[in-house]
Amino acid sequence: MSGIEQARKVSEGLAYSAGFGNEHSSEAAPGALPHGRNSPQRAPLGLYAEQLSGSAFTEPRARNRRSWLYRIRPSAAHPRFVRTGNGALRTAPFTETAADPNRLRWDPLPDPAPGTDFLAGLWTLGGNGDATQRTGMAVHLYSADTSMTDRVFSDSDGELLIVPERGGLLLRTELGLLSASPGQVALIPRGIRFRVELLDATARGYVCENYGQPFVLPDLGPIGANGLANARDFLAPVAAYEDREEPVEVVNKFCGNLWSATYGHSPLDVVAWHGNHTPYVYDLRRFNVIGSISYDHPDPSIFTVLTSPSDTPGLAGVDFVVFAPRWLVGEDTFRPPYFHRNVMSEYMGLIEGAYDAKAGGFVPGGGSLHNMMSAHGPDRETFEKASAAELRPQKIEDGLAFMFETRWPVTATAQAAGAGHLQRGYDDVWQGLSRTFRP
Ligand SMILES: O=C(O)Cc1cc(O)ccc1O
Ligand SMILES: [Fe+2]
Repeated sequence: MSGIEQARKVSEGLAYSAGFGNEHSSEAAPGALPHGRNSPQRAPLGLYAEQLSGSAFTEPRARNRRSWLYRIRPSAAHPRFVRTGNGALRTAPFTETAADPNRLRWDPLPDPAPGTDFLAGLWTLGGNGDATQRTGMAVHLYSADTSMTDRVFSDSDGELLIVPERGGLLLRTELGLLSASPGQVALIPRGIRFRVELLDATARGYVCENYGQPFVLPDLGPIGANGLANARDFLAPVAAYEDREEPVEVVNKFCGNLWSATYGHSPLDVVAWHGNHTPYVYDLRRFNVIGSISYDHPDPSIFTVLTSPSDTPGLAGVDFVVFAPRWLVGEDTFRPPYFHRNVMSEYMGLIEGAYDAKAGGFVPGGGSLHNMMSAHGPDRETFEKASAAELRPQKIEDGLAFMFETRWPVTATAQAAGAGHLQRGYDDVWQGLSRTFRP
């Protein structure tokens, strides 16, 4: 069986534990999980007990995150980390270019060099904040054709929201296995080690690295107790461990640099765990899309899947927003996204199909950046069509787009600002919007 076939077989049989923010618990060997206490004098089955904190010990209960891991070896037993190349990964603060008020759009990343795995295939587009201050975010893309086999990755700088666009991924994490294919997203918390195996010959997608407060489900306010992304559709892994006594490279992203250490065993050796600092996979097709059933186009905050709050209520470090299939029924309404200038900065990507504000040029795997206050909205063709359209109920079916919307401008990396796949002439999509004023 090829590696891909093996990974697919594994991904088809996966079990999960449902519910965003739950206190999950699981054991891959009977009796491995202690009961009644977290840290018995001797943990069951000769395992080592270890706490992994995702929040300060003292944060309010509603925000407190930690998991207890019961593992073959304690994480502390590792050799020294040494600096290794950062490849095309960059980290906040982003200072390589001047933040750009222009509207920018990119085609997909070029194909990877043969032998590129997920980690080597990460390419940073830009971001904001400061990883050492735990504020802001980065937008990365990835393009890979090879599974990680004898190495694992962990990101001390932030959590990773992985948005596959092409090719499925099998994520082998310390807490167990998840599979994420296009249309699904995976969330890997800060500090959790994982390996990415490919379920298809190539893999491509987007990553939001969130340096700030961990993503949570948005409050629903008057929407009520249900709707948008429902908590029970977020799936955490169940414990699954590797008992591998062979060299495994652990690559740790720490304050912007990659550091490597070769362990004599796999650190994915957690036999049981419990807690709420856990990865999730979520199927965007489960999103309960809420919109106007009378008139006007609602602001896209109504499509928020996950939000990373800041200290100011309602002002997110980053929101993850999805434009999923939905009905448009607004009467006397310009139905596509309106022309606008937004104090927030918007990076958009496309998972499949088309996006209702753009007739062309915004393609799956590509992306656009509309920074703070930059004027954008429907391109000319979309505007003309939608202004003349007959307003019957209309289903937007063919497309899955998303947005990382952040309170701070996104500064591009030098590689993104100078990329061959940066579209020159993006401004032209708004040219020719003719004068129709008739006083
Ligand atoms: O710019 C975009 O396409 C994103 C967006 C969508 C929408 O429906 C309303 C506002 C907005 O910024
Ligand atoms: Fe916008």
